[in-house]
Amino acid sequence: MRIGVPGEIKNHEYRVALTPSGARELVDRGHTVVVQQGAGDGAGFADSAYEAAGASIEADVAALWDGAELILKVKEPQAEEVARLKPEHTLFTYLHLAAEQQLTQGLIDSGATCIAYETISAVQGGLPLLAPMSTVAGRMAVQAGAHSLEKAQGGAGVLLPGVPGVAPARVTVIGGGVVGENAARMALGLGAEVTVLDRSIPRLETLDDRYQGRMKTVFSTADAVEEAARESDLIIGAVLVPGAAAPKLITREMLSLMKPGAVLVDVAIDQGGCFETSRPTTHAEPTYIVDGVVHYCVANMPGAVARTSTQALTNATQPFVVALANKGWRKALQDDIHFAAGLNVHAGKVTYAAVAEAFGMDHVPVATLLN
Ligand SMILES: NC(=O)C1=CN([C@@H]2O[C@H](COP(=O)(O)OP(=O)(O)OC[C@H]3O[C@@H](n4cnc5c(N)ncnc54)[C@H](O)[C@@H]3O)[C@@H](O)[C@H]2O)C=CC1
Ligand SMILES: CC(=O)C(=O)O
Ligand SMILES: [Mg+2]
Repeated sequence: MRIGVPGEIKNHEYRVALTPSGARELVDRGHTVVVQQGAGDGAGFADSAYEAAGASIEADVAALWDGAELILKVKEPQAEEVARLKPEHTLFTYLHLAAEQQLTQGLIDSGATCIAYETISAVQGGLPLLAPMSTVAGRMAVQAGAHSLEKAQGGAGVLLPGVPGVAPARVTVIGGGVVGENAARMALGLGAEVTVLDRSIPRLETLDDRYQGRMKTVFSTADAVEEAARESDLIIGAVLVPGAAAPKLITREMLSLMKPGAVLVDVAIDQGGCFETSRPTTHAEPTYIVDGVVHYCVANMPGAVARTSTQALTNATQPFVVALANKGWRKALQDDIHFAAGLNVHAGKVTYAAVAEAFGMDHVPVATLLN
């Protein structure tokens, strides 16, 4: 199969969808891999490393897209990339469609087969292609929050661990999944007082057991969220209903309950955000202030630590990329129902229920396409 790897064009996105080692795995199986010139630079992978792995380098972006059957990316296609998609393409990348109707319509209109990393499931549960980036973003969320709490960033001027004689900051994490656990773990490590809210009791049990009571676990209700708003210095939004738009848990009104200079880090922003006042920001301008509360809502947090993130992401995507290349999308999805859960759009139809539901669109179940 002819596989194309374009350079990422989203603001400060330095990751790349394939490492030279990944390219070698594909080339060794008889596939053709074409990487855009300089695509790996931000993650520390030079063109020469891809060439040594048997890939070729293409400077002309249009030629790369036109010549490829399978396009591997990291972030959701930007408008100029959507315009390059054709019905013959299989696109494999993060999509987060429930947060973006225009993108969803663009993919429908393209006629392409679009498989999202973030909705692929696993036998043991969880989202194996979201998890590595959620681990990164969860760990980064505390760094971002700590920085945003500095006075010069508009924050309250609070140091997370406090100092002897001064109490540590209160950090609340809403959603105790992969992002949430990693954020809570980092905040604990820095000496903050940490509370995790989740509506899954088994999840709260796991966290309680794993951290032996060092973080508080609280069942997530409207009351619990309001109390968190009143008492926290830093709140990290980390909820997910797979494939669906994030529920708005902190309303604009609730900002008035918060301490002046408190910080909201909305990691769930790629699914639309879990705070009403969240809007996507970029690494170039990561924060803004509403009613005295600092908001950090970067939708591609892992892009800033591109070396670590690229390796972690491609470790997870590699078996799926090999299956797509070896078998083509239809057979690869027929052979693996968990992989089939990644199909979001095919030939002008939405194939993921939560995305169709978000926009009141018709939904064609994946199974009907695979028989
Ligand atoms: N901004 C960025 O750069 C990145 C964002 N993300 C996003 O972070 C979000 C979280 O991802 P994961 O941790 O991997 O998901 P996950 O599925 O591991 O965890 C989500 C948790 O939220 C809980 N939850 C759902 N509704 C809730 C509610 N109303 N109240 C409290 N808890 C609730 C679930 O029970 C679950 O434990 C996703 O939207 C993901 O796309 C992930 C990586 C990077
Ligand atoms: C998951 C995601 O959106 C990211 O890694 O950028
Ligand atoms: Mg997005």
